[in-house]
Amino acid sequence: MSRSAPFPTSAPFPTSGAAAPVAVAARATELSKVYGQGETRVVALDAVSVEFRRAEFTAIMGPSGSGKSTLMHCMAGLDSLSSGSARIGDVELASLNDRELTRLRRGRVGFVFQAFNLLPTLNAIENITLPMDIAGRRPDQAWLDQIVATMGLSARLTHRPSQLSGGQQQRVAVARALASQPEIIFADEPTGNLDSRSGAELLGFLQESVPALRQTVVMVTHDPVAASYADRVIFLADGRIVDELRGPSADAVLDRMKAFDSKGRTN
Ligand SMILES: Nc1ncnc2c1ncn2[C@@H]1O[C@H](COP(=O)(O)OP(=O)(O)OP(=O)(O)O)[C@@H](O)[C@H]1O
Repeated sequence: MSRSAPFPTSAPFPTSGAAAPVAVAARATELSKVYGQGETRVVALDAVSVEFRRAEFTAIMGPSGSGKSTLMHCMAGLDSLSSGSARIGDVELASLNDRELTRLRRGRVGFVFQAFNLLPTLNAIENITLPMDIAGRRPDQAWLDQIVATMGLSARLTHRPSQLSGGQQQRVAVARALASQPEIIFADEPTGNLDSRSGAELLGFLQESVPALRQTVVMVTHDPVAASYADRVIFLADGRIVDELRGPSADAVLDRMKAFDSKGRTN
């Protein structure tokens, strides 16, 4: 499938650098998360260690209940850890108090959720710049213009969410995540509510942002086709990382998932 690049090819950073050191945008080390206790105790994450490299697009897959959302929430500072470590850049999340965590999330992390989480009373551009407004940061106008244009939202900026289609609303949500140029974007089933064409457009946009902007993207998905847009896929089962695939095709992802399913049935 050929997709046109939404970003200029003259990226502000080198798009590949054999000699460039590998920078890690986020890292989990022996991360465990336990919910409840006694009979209701659930080990959602069991000593997970994983790196998310800068300018890499990672998909997280695995059966329902395998810990995908928990991993993302712990990495994004939305949930506390039971043990181990989660870092964004060099910052150990457990060392931050609530205020510092909030500041880190606002300044350094972008989110795209399945529910678009747009404020109904704000129009599109107000929603896009809201996190920066809250953080007291002035948006880079040229950058904002570029995102808005490439997302095809120029004619929709004064529309409120209720006046936009689902695909348009999700593009506003992605524009909002990209606008502050966060170190890492966490996306939870970002195409879950979209038709396949809107979903493909959105994934193409996220994919292009990786080399063009050196954006780091981590996406939870159930969909092998969505996962195939990523540079690598990690597979979770029972709170552990059980496999990883680089340069995934949808078929390869599907085969891997089928293999887990059949193991699950025979074990
Ligand atoms: N707040 C919570 N309280 C108790 N248990 C929880 C909580 N959140 C998650 N869990 C449990 O932790 C485990 C992992 O859940 P998680 O939502 O991370 O899985 P998932 O892979 O994202 O699932 P799905 O694909 O269905 O969204 C599950 O057994 C779940 O029931």
